[in-house]
Amino acid sequence: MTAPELVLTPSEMKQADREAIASGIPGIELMRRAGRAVADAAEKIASSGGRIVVAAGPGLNGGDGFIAAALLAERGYRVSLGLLGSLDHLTGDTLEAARDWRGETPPAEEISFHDADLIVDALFGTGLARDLEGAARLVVERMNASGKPILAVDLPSGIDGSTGEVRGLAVKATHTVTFAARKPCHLLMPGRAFSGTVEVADIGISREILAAKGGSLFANHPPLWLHALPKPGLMSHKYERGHTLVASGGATRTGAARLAARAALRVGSGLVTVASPPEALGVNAAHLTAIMLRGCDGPEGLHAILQDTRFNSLVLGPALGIHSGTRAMVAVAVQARRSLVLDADALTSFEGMASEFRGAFRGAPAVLTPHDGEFSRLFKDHPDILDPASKIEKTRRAAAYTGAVVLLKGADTVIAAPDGRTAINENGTPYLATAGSGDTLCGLIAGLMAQGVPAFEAACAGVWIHAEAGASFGPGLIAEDLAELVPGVLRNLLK
Ligand SMILES: NC(=O)C1=CN([C@@H]2O[C@H](COP(=O)(O)OP(=O)(O)OC[C@H]3O[C@@H](n4cnc5c(N)ncnc54)[C@H](OP(=O)(O)O)[C@@H]3O)[C@@H](O)[C@H]2O)[C@@H](O)CC1
Ligand SMILES: Nc1ncnc2c1ncn2[C@@H]1O[C@H](COP(=O)(O)OP(=O)(O)O)[C@@H](O)[C@H]1O
Ligand SMILES: [K+]
Repeated sequence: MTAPELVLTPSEMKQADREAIASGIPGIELMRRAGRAVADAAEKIASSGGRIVVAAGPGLNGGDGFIAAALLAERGYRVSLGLLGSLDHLTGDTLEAARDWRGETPPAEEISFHDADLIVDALFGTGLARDLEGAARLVVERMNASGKPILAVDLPSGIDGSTGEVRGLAVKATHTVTFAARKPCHLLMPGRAFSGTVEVADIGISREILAAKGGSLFANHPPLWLHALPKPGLMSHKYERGHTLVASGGATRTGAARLAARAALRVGSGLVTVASPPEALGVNAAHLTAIMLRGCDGPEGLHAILQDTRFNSLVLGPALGIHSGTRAMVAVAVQARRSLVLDADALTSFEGMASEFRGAFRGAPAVLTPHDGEFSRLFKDHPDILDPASKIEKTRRAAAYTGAVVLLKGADTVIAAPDGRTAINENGTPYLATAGSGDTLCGLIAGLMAQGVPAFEAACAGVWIHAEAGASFGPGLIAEDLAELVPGVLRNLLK
């Protein structure tokens, strides 16, 4: 079985580099391997004998650029290289790499990109320390204006390796070659969009070293959670596949619950029931078939329903209303110790009250699924959670604080467990930004938890399945389509 893909932060990568060096691979050898991987990638883009312009920076990223430039010249390309800063200031492995290069080293701000078949961006990698200014900014502006293919070394210069944010200005690469493992910026927006096609080159740093220095951050793909997905056995009966309960809003706000309920059923929850306020029973009944319906009058009603212990997974929030009644329903659910997905109004009803969640979920697994707005409202009195520039850090802190799995939605959804395990999702499509799409996601996660999938794996699998379903449909997608696309996604996953 394929291992989950490890993603390393720049500081973890630096430690892994050091460990590899300590274990016997000299730094210059790592750099030569990195440079060779860049040259190999360049060869796939630029036709033989073409013109390649390398912009090299003052650090190790620039060193990779020198190695690649020398190799490409040997291989018959017409290569020129511009250096940011002075040759006299190069040190260590970068200085040694620069000795391989036999050509001129004019200032990077003076080289021309207009007749290049390919530009190699080796200005800055994981060592970017501040916003681009002056000469660096000028070079990046001219690269981007050239309209030529750009191959970024490790990551596009100007992108922050850990957050994916643009530091003032960044190279808009068409291709990136990174080393040993992807970094957060290759998956997080906007860095992902600036990276183009990303290739990971093996430079001989073992998975053991990568896992020892990283090991808690992953790309969200099936190898991370496929082992946890249930397959019904020949003798299974529906109660073994769990019973999901979804709370409905009032008479004019019932659709969200039904979307979640349908998704829970499609993802394999053996039974699904919508818990409806009395005044909305008629409208819910008119739209439900395989899904069951129960009257539920507020927190007391929910308490009564949950006396039946077969309801093992709950969705609370979509269209429930922002008020104390919703808070009371959450309290009932928490006390009942069932697997819980809290979304939308169940989060906003706790605006500025995140402390109410602290330690609340010890009795049963919980997943919170905020989008950015809901996240900011819930944690508005917690600058330590809201302020980090990194979406990974924010989500991790929220999970550690609440003790729940936190899933911060968006084009680059991040899922974090209280124990630190974190995944970044990347198979989505902007067509998922449609009304009711988040409700469907809640249902998928609750439906998986109903079948015994642990919270982190259920959240990761739910996000991936949701995104895969959306991407398989494309233009014209509406939330009602999503649950119907789930069987096709599952069929491919479980075959
Ligand atoms: N370690 C290894 O074994 C391996 C590492 N590898 C490679 O190393 C790369 C990381 O190298 P790195 O740590 O030297 O950082 P890097 O990205 O070159 O930048 C630092 C330089 O840029 C400068 N600088 C920063 N920001 C700036 C700004 N805004 N504007 C202007 N200047 C700025 C900064 O100057 P300072 O801040 O000191 O003034 C410093 O001189 C990594 O991405 C990968 O490609 C591979 O070879 C595989 C083996
Ligand atoms: N540009 C995008 N690319 C990929 N997925 C997206 C994008 N925009 C939104 N999504 C996904 O669509 C869903 C929207 O959920 P949410 O904001 O709760 O919407 P709603 O409240 O309308 O259901 C989330 O799963 C989110 O990650
Ligand atoms: K770069």
